[in-house]
Formats: sequence, C-alpha cells, structure tokens
Amino acid sequence: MRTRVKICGITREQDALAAVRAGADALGFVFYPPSPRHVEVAQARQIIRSLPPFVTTVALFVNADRGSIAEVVQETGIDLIQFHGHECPDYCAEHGRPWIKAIRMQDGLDPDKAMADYAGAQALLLDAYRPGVPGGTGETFDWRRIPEHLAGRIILAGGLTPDNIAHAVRQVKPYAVDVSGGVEAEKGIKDADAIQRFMRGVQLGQE
Ligand SMILES: O=C(O)c1ccccc1NCC(=O)[C@H](O)[C@H](O)COP(=O)(O)O
Repeated sequence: MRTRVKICGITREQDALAAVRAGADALGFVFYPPSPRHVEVAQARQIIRSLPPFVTTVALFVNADRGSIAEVVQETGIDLIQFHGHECPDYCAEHGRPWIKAIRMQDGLDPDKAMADYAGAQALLLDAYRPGVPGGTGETFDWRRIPEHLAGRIILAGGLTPDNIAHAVRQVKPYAVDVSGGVEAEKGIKDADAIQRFMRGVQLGQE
C-alpha cells in the first residue's frame, strides 16, 4: 500500500496548494496559540475552501476545551482531529469527527499499550518526546521502538526531512508519515521545493 503523507503546520494558501500539487494526502492545521504555526479559524477556513477535492484536512489541538474544538469543526468543516495533549480516549471521541492521537515517544512508553488505550483512534501518530514541548520538535526518535505489527496503523512523525524520509519509510513501513519543520523555509512558512523533495523521498523509500 502506498505510504500516505501529511504536511502539518499549514498557515498559508500557497503552501497548502504547493503540498497538494506535490501529491500530499493530508494537510494539518495547528490550533494551539503558543505554536509559531498556529492558525486562526477564519484563516484555516479560507485555506480549506481553496482546496480541490480528496485532500484530507486535519485540525490539531493540545488540551483544547470543547468550545474551541466545536468552533473549528463547525467553521472549517475539518475532516479529522489530531489530539496532541493529555486528552483521554473518551474526550477524543466526543467531537463528531474521526480522530488521531499523537503519542510522544518518552523513554519507557509502550506503543502496544498506547494502541490498546486509544483503540478508537483511526491511527496513532508517533512523535519525538521533548519535555514541555507538545510537538513540532524537529527531532527524531529511535524508530526501532515501533513494533512491526503496528506499522500499518502508525503515522510516523518527528524530525522527518527530505534527507531522512526514504530511510524512515524503508525501515518503519508506516501507514503514513507526517512532516512540519523538515519542509519549512521558516516556522509556519513551507518551502515548495523541500515539499517536492520530501515526496520524492517517500517514493524512493517504497521502491
Ligand atoms: O507544529 C507545532 O508547532 C506543534 C505544536 C504543538 C503541538 C503539535 C505541533 N505539531 C504537530 C505535528 O503534527 C508535527 O507535524 C509533528 O510534531 C512533527 O513535527 P516536526 O518534527 O517539525 O516534523
């Protein structure tokens, strides 16, 4: 099966369209005000309206309240929700959209247990762990910690770049990969050339 690609941290229409042109399957929008990649609801709605069909849009939250999530769901028509904080499975399931749970790979974390705990998730996004930083660290983790039998339900994230993505895909064989900082010119601003090189790397890793 082809490895799916999500480009996260989209803040501008031209970056969204560059990602789609390069073949990205999904775009991530960060609704977390402390992040340099945070987007306002109106901004995300405008970008999402500019997209062609068959592109999955993902709203990312970190311990957000119900009202904030409901506003994004209603105003943007987002397809999927990605939870990046300490949200419990019941809370993740409350918002009327399919959801993904991000799991930061702290020492000792057991991916099998996380998968069992979040059995209602469409997939787990495995990301690097840096204390106090909920995501977008630009750091990798030891991919050997991902059990082979989970690969088909894993979105691999954390420090992926055009230079390491082929190796990552070859080694982990994840359902999908997620990148943010590795395809940026600066925080929140994507680099169309880097996105294309990233997509070529994904293909190379599958050959
Ligand atoms: O990107 C952020 O600023 C961010 C802030 C808070 C929570 C999550 C965040 N990003 C989540 C993502 O989905 C990133 O794509 C993922 O963490 C990988 O980031 P990177 O290592 O920069 O590719």
